[in-house]
Order: sequence, then structure tokens, then C-alpha cells
Amino acid sequence: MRVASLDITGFRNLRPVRIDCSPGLNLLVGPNASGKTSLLEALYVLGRGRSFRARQQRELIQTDAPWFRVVAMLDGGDGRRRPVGIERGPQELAIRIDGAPTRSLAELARQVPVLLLNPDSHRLLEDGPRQRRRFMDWGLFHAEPTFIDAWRRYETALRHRNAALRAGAADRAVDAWDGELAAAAAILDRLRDAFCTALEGVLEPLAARTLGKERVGVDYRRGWPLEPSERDFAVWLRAGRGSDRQQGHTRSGPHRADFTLRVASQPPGAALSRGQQKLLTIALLLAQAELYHRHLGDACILLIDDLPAELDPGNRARVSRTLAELDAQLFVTAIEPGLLDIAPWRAAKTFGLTGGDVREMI
Ligand SMILES: Nc1ncnc2c1ncn2[C@@H]1O[C@H](COP(=O)(O)OP(=O)(O)OP(=O)(O)O)[C@@H](O)[C@H]1O
Repeated sequence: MRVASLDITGFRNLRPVRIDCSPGLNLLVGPNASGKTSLLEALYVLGRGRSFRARQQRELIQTDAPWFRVVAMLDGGDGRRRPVGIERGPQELAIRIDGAPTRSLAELARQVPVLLLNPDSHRLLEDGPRQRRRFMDWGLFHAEPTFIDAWRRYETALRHRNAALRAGAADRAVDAWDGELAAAAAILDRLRDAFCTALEGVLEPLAARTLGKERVGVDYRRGWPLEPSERDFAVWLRAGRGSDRQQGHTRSGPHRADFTLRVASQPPGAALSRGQQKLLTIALLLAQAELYHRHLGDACILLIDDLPAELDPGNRARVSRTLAELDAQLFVTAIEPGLLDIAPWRAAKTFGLTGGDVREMI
């Protein structure tokens, strides 16, 4: 899916704007506070229904404006164009896909597959497992039709089981949720395990290109210490029920799943410099984009904030070449135009931003 054109009204400091986007690279150039990150953020909100930096969604609405609206005309590569839009007032949220209103953020996310790379992305490797679970689940949500149902089933069963544990419910009541939890866990576990295997396959060559390291591995952690069969997880749940009751929640399961990376048999923190860890994070994001492309035969939308600032000139050139080879649509911010070489791209447009005003540069 690619964004053919984008309309933004009432969002952060951006003046009302309509741009025709390149199917390849869209370079957003401007000084500090000109609105570059806001433009990426508008696209991110369109794809995820929330911002990557605002604590309150209402921060996104322009000062003195009643609401914001972001509308994209999407091009699926089959010649069909489809409008998708999100509008948010202080309280209410409205989504339209192909002219029809919907309340489903999942449906919106399916239409607008956005991935973000910004100066905080290295936290994917450094922070706790939640971000890495989201990373796995983003890939599975798009690639595996059975994923979302299993995920919802699991979350519902987990909520009910935890409530039953806290309420001191009889074993019979908890048994019912254990069965449901174990059945959904088996599906999630199988999908995430397969995802990590596929991720390793695409990450290795990408890490070799961006980082010059070849022995990069992905180790899946399922969230409980037994073999991956439904029965085993049910047994594990049963055995841990007493302690779960004491704690008031289910201590193990796919809600604790994670993955770790390995570079030449070591954790990235031990094997790599900080700059190299950033390159590994970039390779990881690109691997996600590549997997999306392999599964769906279509491009996803990569939002890259402040990439040049992160890398020395040699690494910048290597990353630029790798990005240009990827079949994805890119929106990349930079303070100066020369920091990213646009020559490797077959299709590229540069947009200049000043004080929230966006203009295509010819
Ligand atoms: N709701 C809002 N209404 C109006 N202006 C806002 C709102 N929220 C943020 N701003 C302003 O928008 C400006 C643009 O910020 P943005 O982060 O998009 O700039 P940028 O070009 O990415 O800057 P930098 O290069 O420094 O990262 C900031 O000056 C900020 O104060």
C-alpha cells in the first residue's frame, strides 16, 4: 500500500496541506520546529490511531482549531485508489475507509501499514519486552489472518482468569478460562515462533549490509518455560494456579513473550557499540518491512525521523542504499537536503517545510 496523496488539516503546527506523494522516497526538509516530525506523526496517527509522542491525543489538535483531519488516497498497486481518513475532536474519533464510517482501528491499521524509525527506536532492543511483543504482533497482524482472533481470544480469557483469581473464584470457574487461554496460547505461540524464524532469515543479510555483521540471530521466548504444546501450557497453568491466586494475576503465558537478538553468540549490548546497536535496530525495522512485502506482495510505509543525525557519512550511505533497494514507501525527515543522497531512488520527491508550511521542491 502506498500513499498517493495526503491531506492534513488542523494538525499540530501544519498549515492545511495537500501533497502528491512519491511512491518511493519522500524527503521532508526544513529547520527545527518547521513541522517535519508532525507530518510523519500525522501519517502514523492515520495508520495506528495514536501518536508516537503525544501523551494526550488532544495535543495533536492545532491550538485554536476544533479538530484535526488526516486523509490519504491509498494506492494498492492494482490501479485501485481508496480514500482513508481519521478525524479527531477533543472527545470523539471518526474513521472512514473507502467512504464508509467504521469504528475499527484494526481495519484502519490494515489499510495503512506504517512503521516508524526515530531516535527512540533503539529502545526496542533496550527496554522491556512489551515493545518487542508489539513488534512481533505488528508483523503477524498483517501477515497472518488467524492472528488477530487468537490475540483477542487470549486477551479476553486472560482478563477473565485474572478477575476470577482476584475474586477467589472456585477452581471450576478458573478451569474454564484455563482451557480457553491454553487454546489461544497455542496459536499465538506457534505464530510468534514462526515469525521469529522468518525474521532471522531476513535480518541476517540486512544486518550484514547495514552493519557488516553476519552472525545475527533471533531467539524467541514464549513466556513460559515448557515445550510449545497446548496441553503443556494448560498443565503449567494448573500447576501455577496457587501462586497465581496469591499474586492476583497469571504470571506466565504469551502475554510475557519476548525475543532477543544475538550477534556472534553474544547479546547486542556486549557485541556492539551504541552506534552499531542503532544500525542493528535499523536492520530490524527494515527486516519487518521486508517480511511485510514477502507476505503481502505489497509495500509498507516507513516513517524515518532524523536518520542522518544518527549515522556517520559511511554508514549513512550504506543505509541509504539498503533503503533504496527495499520495496517500501519512505517518508524521511532531514534538516538539510544534502544529508540523504536521493540518487539511488527511482522515484523521489523533496518537500520543503517552513513554519508549518509544506511545499514540494522542484
Ligand atoms: N497543537 C499544536 N498546535 C500548534 N503548534 C503546535 C502544536 N503542537 C506542537 N506545535 C508546534 O509545532 C512545531 C513543530 O514541531 P515538529 O516537532 O513537527 O518540528 P520538526 O520540524 O520535526 O523539528 P525538529 O527538527 O526540531 O525535530 C513546534 O514548534 C511545536 O511547538
